[in-house]
Amino acid sequence: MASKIPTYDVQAVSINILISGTPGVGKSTHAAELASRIGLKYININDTAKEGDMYDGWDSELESKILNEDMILEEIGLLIKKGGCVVDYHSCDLFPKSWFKLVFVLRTDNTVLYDRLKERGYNEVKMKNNIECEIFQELLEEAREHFGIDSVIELFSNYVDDIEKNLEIMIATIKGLK
Ligand SMILES: Nc1ncnc2c1ncn2[C@@H]1O[C@H](COP(=O)(O)OP(=O)(O)O)[C@@H](O)[C@H]1O
Repeated sequence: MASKIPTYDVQAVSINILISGTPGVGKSTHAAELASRIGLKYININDTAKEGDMYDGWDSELESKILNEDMILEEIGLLIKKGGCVVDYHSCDLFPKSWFKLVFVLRTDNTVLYDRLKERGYNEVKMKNNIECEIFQELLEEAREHFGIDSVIELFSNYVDDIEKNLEIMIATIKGLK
């Protein structure tokens, strides 16, 4: 059966796109699929850090490694210069403003997010911090402040059906910007 998924001229997407949002909202799910559908290079910052051991220490409260941001920026800077990247990271103000013309911030209702993070085995502190981050829409505000309100699009990622709808909006927006 022929695929219903539209294909696009992959050469044409030269801008870089950031997908941000609290851990668990669906950044990786959306970013990987977006990249494969329109031929973007998918860059997951946490994976990049892991592969290159780009850390500055250990946060014992959050039970997570602290990223060496300079190393990360140097590592992906060349790819960003070439264009056509979709970057997946929860925060955004470490990136130079000029890198991204378009930022999607995914949002998830607290109860749904709670279940997703619990399934990941997050400890109580990490859980509380992330749920509060989502309640106070900290990452949406950070993105709007850093990149400007016109560059930031908020999308909801609660249900499986949202993924397809969001991807359609993302692709239409990218095509509109080219
Ligand atoms: N819109 C959605 N509806 C249902 N489940 C989702 C949705 N988005 C993500 N998920 C699921 O939630 C979990 C976290 O998604 P993930 O993409 O890893 O989030 P993030 O990259 O933001 O941490 C995964 O198990 C994923 O399958």
